Amino acid sequence: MTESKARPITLQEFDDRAALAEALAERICETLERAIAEKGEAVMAVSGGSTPKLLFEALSKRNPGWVNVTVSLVDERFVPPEDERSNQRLVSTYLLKDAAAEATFVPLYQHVDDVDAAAALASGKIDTLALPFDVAILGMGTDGHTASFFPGGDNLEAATDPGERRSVLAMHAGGAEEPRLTLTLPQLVASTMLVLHIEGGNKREALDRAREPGPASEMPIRSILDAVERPLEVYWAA
Ligand SMILES: O=C1O[C@H](COP(=O)(O)O)[C@@H](O)[C@H](O)[C@H]1O
Repeated sequence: MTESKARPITLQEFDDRAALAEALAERICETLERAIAEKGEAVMAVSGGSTPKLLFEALSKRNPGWVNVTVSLVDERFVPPEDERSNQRLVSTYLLKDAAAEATFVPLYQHVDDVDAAAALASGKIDTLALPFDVAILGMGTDGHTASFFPGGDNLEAATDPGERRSVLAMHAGGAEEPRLTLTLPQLVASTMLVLHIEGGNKREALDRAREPGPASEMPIRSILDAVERPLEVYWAA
């Protein structure tokens, strides 16, 4: 008999997505406040896509001391900030308002034609921050992609290499609508607070599949589950 050992997680479950947003916003703010008390500033990387809107609204209404917080993204679509698919646009619209308008935003998107050149520029900017990230919030697609670690991505091996030294890489993948910019695995797993925020039954099923044995290239969230020192913290709402 083959023993199958699921990749470990800790799971915070919510019936209600608004309740998840409030609870996670509270946790994030406590972590940011602690970082500010210890070193005078805090750095946070957030995901894009559709899931984080309520979380961003909940965060923007709290004030952990936003003036001392730098916000960036775990990944970006290589489209200008005005584009509807821009993760930067999502953050500007839903997070960087009210009290949170005082935070500093460091974009991954760069105004150059070539995504590899943009990745090199973004990497340099991330490297000037007070790393490691105090908070990094991941999302996940039902294909098991997280950040822009996409199955079949042309730079997936480098981006998920625990020894990768660059902070940001470009990624092209069939499952992504446009070229991407992504933080690399070492930056993400070094974060003091690393959380996977997912919603809906289909994502819970995808996570359950990802936890089973299988290659990280097929479900890249596995590269995170395998690299973290403690079980990955998952916040899930139905
Ligand atoms: O393309 C992306 O997708 C994932 C998941 O997005 P969602 O719309 O299913 O919440 C997201 O985490 C990532 O930041 C984004 O670029």
